[in-house]
Amino acid sequence: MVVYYSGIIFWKITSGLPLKINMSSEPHSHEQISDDSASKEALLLAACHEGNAKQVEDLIEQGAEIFVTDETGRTALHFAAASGDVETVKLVLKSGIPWTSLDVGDYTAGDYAEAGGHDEAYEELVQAGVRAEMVLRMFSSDVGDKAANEDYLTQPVVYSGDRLIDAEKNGVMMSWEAPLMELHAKVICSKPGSTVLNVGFGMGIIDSALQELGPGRHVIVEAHPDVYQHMKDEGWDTKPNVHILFGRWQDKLEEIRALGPYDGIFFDTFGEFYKDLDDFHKAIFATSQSVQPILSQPDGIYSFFNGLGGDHKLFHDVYCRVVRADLLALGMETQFSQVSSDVVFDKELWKGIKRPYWMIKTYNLPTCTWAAKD
Ligand SMILES: C[S@@+](CC[C@H](N)C(=O)[O-])C[C@H]1O[C@@H](n2cnc3c(N)ncnc32)[C@H](O)[C@@H]1O
Repeated sequence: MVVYYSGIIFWKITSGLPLKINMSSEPHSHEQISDDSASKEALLLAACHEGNAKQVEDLIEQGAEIFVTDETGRTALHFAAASGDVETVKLVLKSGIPWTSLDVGDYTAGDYAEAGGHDEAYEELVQAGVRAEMVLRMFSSDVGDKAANEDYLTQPVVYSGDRLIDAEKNGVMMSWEAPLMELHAKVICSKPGSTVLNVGFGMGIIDSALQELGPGRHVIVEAHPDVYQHMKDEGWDTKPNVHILFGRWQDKLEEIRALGPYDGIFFDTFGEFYKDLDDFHKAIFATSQSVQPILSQPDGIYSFFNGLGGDHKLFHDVYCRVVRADLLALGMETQFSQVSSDVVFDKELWKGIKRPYWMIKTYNLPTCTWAAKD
C-alpha cells in the first residue's frame, strides 16, 4: 500500500520534469514534431507543473501541442494536478486532455492532486469526470453488454480456497470481501423476519451473513451453472426460507417480483457493466399506477457491491457521484459509509489473479432508501 500510494507517486512528483519529452501517438507521431515545437511542449509541461495558467494559455496560443507526455507518460493534466492550481487544471481539461489520463505507472491526475494535498484540484477533476460521463451516455448505446455477461456464464468457474475464479483467472469473488458483505447484510436485513433479495451468489458470503440475521424469506438469483451446482452441493436449495432463482436476473424479473416486495435488496453480479446496474435499478425502483416497485415502500433498503471504478480512486469517486445522481432520478437517496479496505494492498492477496479489481483504501458502502415525497 505504501509503495502504491505514496512511494512511487512521491518520487514521480518530486522528480521534476524529465529533459526528454515523448510525444503521444495522437495527434502527432514523434517524427512530425520539430525540435522547435518540442521545446514549446517542454515549456508547456513545465508551466503546468508550476501551475502557471497564464503561461500555459500563451503557449497553447503560440501553437504548443497539448497532447504530449513526458517519458513517464505524464500528461499536462498530471502536471497541472500536481501543481494544485485549479485554473491550470481547468485550462488543461478545456484543451481536451481526458480526465481519465493515466501515466505509465497507472496513476491518474487525481493521484497527483491527492499526493500534493490539493483538494480543490482533486474536486475539479471529479467534477470534470462526472460531466464527461453524463455527456458520454447521451451518445452511447442504450443496450447493456449482454454478450460479455453470457461469455462469462458459459465458461467454467472454480472455487479455490479463498476465491472463486473464472476461466481467465479473474477474481469473481474473494474472501477478503467478507467483512464488507457482513456489513451489507446488516444494512439490507435490519430485523429478523425481513424479506430479502440477493442477486449473485458467488461464494455465498452475503447469503450466509443474511441467514444469521434470520430473514423470513430469502430469495437468491444466480445465473452461473457451476455456482448453482455449488449452491445445491452446499444444501442451499433445501433451506426452508430460501428460494433460488436460477438464471440471469434480467430473465427472472417476473419471478423476483412474484416473491416480493422486499424489505432489503443487494446486488453483486459479475461480467456486467454500469449500464446493467442502472437497468437493475430501473427495474426494482420503477413505480407506476398499476405496478408496485420490487423494493417495498416506504421503508425498503437497497445496497450494492460498490466496486465501481475500483482500480483508481478518481474513477471510483466520479462513479459514486454518477450512481448517486442516477439513483436520485429514480427516487432513491444514497448515503455512503466509509469502511477501511486496506487489506487489498497486501500483494499476496492478488497472487494468481489476473487483475486486482479493488485498489482503494476506503470502501464506500451504499445505503439507498426512498427519498421523502413532497
Ligand atoms: C461477485 S459474485 C457475488 C458474491 C456474493 N456477494 C458473495 O457474498 O459471495 C457475482 C455472482 O453473480 C453471478 N452473476 C453474474 N451475472 C449474473 C446475472 N446476470 N444474473 C444473476 N447472477 C449473475 C455470478 O455467477 C457470481 O456468482
